[in-house]
Amino acid sequence: MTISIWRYSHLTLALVSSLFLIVASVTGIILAVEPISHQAKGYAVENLEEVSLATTIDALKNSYDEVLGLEVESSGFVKASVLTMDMETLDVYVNPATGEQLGEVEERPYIYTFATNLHRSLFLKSIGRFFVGLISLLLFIIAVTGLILLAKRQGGFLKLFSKVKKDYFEMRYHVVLSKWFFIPILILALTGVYLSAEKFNLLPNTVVAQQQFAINDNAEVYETIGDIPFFKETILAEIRQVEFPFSDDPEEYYLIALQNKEVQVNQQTGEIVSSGDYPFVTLASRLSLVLHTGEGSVLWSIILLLASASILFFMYSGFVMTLKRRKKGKRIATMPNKDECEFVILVGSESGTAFDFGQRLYNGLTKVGKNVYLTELNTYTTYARATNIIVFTSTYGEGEPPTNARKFPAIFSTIKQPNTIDFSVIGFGSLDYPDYCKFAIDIDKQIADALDFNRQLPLFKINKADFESFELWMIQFGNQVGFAIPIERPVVNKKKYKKVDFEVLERTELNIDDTFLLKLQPKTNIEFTSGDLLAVFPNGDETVRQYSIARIEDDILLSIKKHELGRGSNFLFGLKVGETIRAAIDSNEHFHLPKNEKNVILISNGTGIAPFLGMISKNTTQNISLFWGGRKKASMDVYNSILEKNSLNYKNIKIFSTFSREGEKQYVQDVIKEQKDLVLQTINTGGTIMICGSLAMQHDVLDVFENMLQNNELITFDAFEKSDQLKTDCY
Ligand SMILES: Cc1cc2nc3c(=O)[nH]c(=O)nc-3n(C[C@H](O)[C@H](O)[C@H](O)COP(=O)(O)O)c2cc1C
Repeated sequence: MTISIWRYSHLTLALVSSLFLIVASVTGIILAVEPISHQAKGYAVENLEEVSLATTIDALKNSYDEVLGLEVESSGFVKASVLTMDMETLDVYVNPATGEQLGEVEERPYIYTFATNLHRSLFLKSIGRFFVGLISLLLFIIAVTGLILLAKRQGGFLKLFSKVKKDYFEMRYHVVLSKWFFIPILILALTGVYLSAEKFNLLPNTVVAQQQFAINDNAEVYETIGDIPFFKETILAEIRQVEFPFSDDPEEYYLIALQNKEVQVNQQTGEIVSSGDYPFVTLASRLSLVLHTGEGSVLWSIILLLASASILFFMYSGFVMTLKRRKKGKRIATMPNKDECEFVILVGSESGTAFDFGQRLYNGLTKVGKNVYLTELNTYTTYARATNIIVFTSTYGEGEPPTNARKFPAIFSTIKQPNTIDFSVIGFGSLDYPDYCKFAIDIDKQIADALDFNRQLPLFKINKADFESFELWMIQFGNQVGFAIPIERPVVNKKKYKKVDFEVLERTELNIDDTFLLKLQPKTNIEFTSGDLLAVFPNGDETVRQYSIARIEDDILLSIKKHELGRGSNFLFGLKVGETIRAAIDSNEHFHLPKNEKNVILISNGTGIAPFLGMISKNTTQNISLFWGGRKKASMDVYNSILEKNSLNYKNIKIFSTFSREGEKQYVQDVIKEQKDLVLQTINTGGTIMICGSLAMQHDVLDVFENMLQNNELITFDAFEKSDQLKTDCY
């Protein structure tokens, strides 16, 4: 079944039952506190296995005028109903070995009685009980559909407990908490249904059938209870309740409820007069009650408390997730006639990301006066005037299509377009999943194999909705169609930065590539390392530009390319030595030099070398090979003092530089190809590869790695790309 059927069932049931679930969860939290505070009184008897019933009866009879009954609670407390010298009945907790009173049984606090009534019946008697039972059943179904969604998200039931993919707070903790609390919630729901069914007499009869035994007239009569074998041999751990005989008359028996049966015992001979086993339903009811209330176990009560609280969080986070999904999936109100449009955008999107990107392309093309038709992949049909079809689709599960694309592969082969059409496919996915953009790959192949289609661009994959990658594709697409397409950037929530003062220590002149170095010294004691980012605010407002940091001793070195209209680069280039600026460190942990890795390869082009200048200046003993690509030899001059100092002084640091406009005219990926052995050895021994610079360079380098690893036995390219061995920070 498709993911959205599970999602809609999960969501609809949650919505229908939400009010009741809120009441049940809040009262559940309150009620879970009761067993915890009860246990905290500290009357629990540790050694119930070592105290015989005879000892307790004896001790109670010696301590009180009359004893009416005895109960061993699942909390381990022993409660006795006694008659005091003033002829008053009193319920007390006792030490079963000595009869000593530990405390009086107090009246149940009103808050718990109130919460119990609300929790069980919403103060609506039978109707309320019915609703509560129904809501428990819905909670059970919500938990099961949630589990199926969780399994789909994690890539199968076997991977339920594997690491949770990173996402926004509500989504991430909806998943994390559902992993932790799925079982307790399922138990709460099932026992809730069971207890309601019991109240409505929907379960089989639970009367204990007593079997009477023949009375042995010759049975030995004992003087004291302590001599009677039955009472000597029965330990308190086996007992639930004891009703004492009213008088010494041998016809009056002890009525004893054991864990699994009820017996009547002669008070003088200890003979069992009758016995009846509890039916299975009674035992199941008792277990349900204990599991549902947490009675007798502090640990289980805490788990139930957290599980009830987690239901409230699930409702909140589920609501936020739905809102986000809806917001992303807002449809375009008026769509032109499909047969009048030259551009057709086909979208396969489950949670709105691919749709959002498709809509941006739609808006951009419409803005430049093109007739554009946007629709779901499932509604694919003929388009009389179409010259371009662009497919935006995500992937789910194990390469499954999103719901609104699932019919496409079958429909596609049945439709013949009136004209030959250029096509491009963009896949939306996440590298956290094994089948990265699999559905887009399949569609791309299917369309490419069709006779009435011409490939316009190779399949383009976008990881985690990365907008910069999309912009890169837009440039290529603009080149193909021959005009620029304005694309609106999504609004991103602004981050709060902790700004501090930095003094300008040094600024070089521009080199032949308009690149310069800027050395800054923090005026306060702050933590930072190479690979972190410096957030600069060139307009004096919250508009931010970020630059990769090299930490050289205690200073920050930035390598910046000055763009003619670049606000950030012009602002920084305009700074004078001795001047102070306010900026902030933006920690970029995923791009720090790993401390314990023996072999590291650093790959960069242009100003992407910045963090690596700091990494090689750390006096590390790690084997570091730095690859750098620039335009000309002179491009490297600004970095030479740092590069030479380290490569000449330290044998463990090797530098490979390459120039695209001079000498052999090579790009950095060409030198990497030449150093295949070094690269393979580093990858195969678990070493780290870090890439910093342009995205285009990153793609070319990854293509080289993909080739190199084709027949590699130790690690495949796919596994390497997803592993922590590869760290990238490209733009
Ligand atoms: C349950 C679930 C399963 C996913 N499975 C895959 C997958 O197998 N391959 C993949 O590349 N991405 C997978 N993703 C990531 C989505 O494809 C990615 O987030 C995409 O941007 C969503 O686009 P949409 O909102 O348009 O559906 C999965 C995401 C979720 C929530």
